Amino acid sequence: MRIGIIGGGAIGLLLAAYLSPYFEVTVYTRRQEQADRLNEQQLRLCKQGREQRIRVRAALFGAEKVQADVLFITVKQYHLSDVLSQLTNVPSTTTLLFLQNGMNHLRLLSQWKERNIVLGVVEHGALKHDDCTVEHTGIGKMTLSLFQGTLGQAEKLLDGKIPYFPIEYTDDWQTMLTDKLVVNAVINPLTTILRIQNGELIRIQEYTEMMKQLFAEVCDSLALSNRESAWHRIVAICEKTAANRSSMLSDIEHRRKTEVEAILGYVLEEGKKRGVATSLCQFLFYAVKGMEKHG
Ligand SMILES: NC(=O)C1=CN([C@@H]2O[C@H](COP(=O)(O)OP(=O)(O)OC[C@H]3O[C@@H](n4cnc5c(N)ncnc54)[C@H](OP(=O)(O)O)[C@@H]3O)[C@@H](O)[C@H]2O)C=CC1
Ligand SMILES: CC(C)(CO)C(=O)C(=O)O
Repeated sequence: MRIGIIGGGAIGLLLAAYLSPYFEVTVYTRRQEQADRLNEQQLRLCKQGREQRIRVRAALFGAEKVQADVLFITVKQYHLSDVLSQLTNVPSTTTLLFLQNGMNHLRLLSQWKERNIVLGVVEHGALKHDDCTVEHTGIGKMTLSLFQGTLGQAEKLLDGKIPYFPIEYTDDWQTMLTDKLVVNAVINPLTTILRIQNGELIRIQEYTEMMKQLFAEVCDSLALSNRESAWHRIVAICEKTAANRSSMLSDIEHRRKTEVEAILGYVLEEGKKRGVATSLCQFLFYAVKGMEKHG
């Protein structure tokens, strides 16, 4: 099976590292320089203090026709519209697979009615060190769910043969994305404004209280039904990723734009639709947007 991966970031490189031994993988990068380095120097995967070199093919996105049975799109939410505008020539048999955090991509995808679209949630920790090096900082899983059309050849990803990289399937993409959204809406902005690792949210009681208040508001905005299990999931993730910096904090620390619009921005809109007061989410939204500008 031919796999294309658009975006040579943390998640794109992690996927390339684990899928390349089993499938024919091409990474489509935004910069020619990254494609050249990947082709010349190979991809380095760091895991538990060991380093492995993996041969992958890379090409500048847009410079050649994308020939893939399954095409992963691993760019950040705010780069999606650019990428989607360049996907019109991709064959209709190609399954498009989106792995973004947050919810804003769903609106963009509604314009792609005729395509086979799969959504995914990644629960691995991945850190990109340079254009050719990715560290697998936390072994989790990737869950896929059919959004529209058929799975096509993406079915072949589900046979569980890749060590350290389990891939599961669920029929319910709405619950899958909402569960992840709640986690990101609570952990990411708090760790960002407090500039702390995820584990501090459950180690320091006052931070846990802040988390509980924000969690309650997020649940009301999204009209979440199973709150107890959602809370346990957040606590479990704080424990499991205790030493990690959330992606939002890491974006701020590296002076990058965050995905706060697709995460808290979405929660704010849902709250507005339901007439729910969202003062905490609004406060945090402004704080993170301000930090983006402050640099
Ligand atoms: N990192 C993690 O542990 C997790 C991330 N996610 C989600 O996965 C998504 C990707 O995250 P992550 O990999 O961390 O993000 P990164 O910022 O590390 O990577 C995004 C990549 O997309 C590339 N890109 C942007 N525009 C284009 C374009 N037009 N054509 C080709 N490539 C492009 C960027 O290129 P360039 O380098 O040139 O800027 C960059 O390499 C996000 O939505 C995130 O929320 C989900 C779970 C965990
Ligand atoms: C699960 C969590 C909070 C792990 O850091 C994450 O997805 C992120 O940082 O974006």
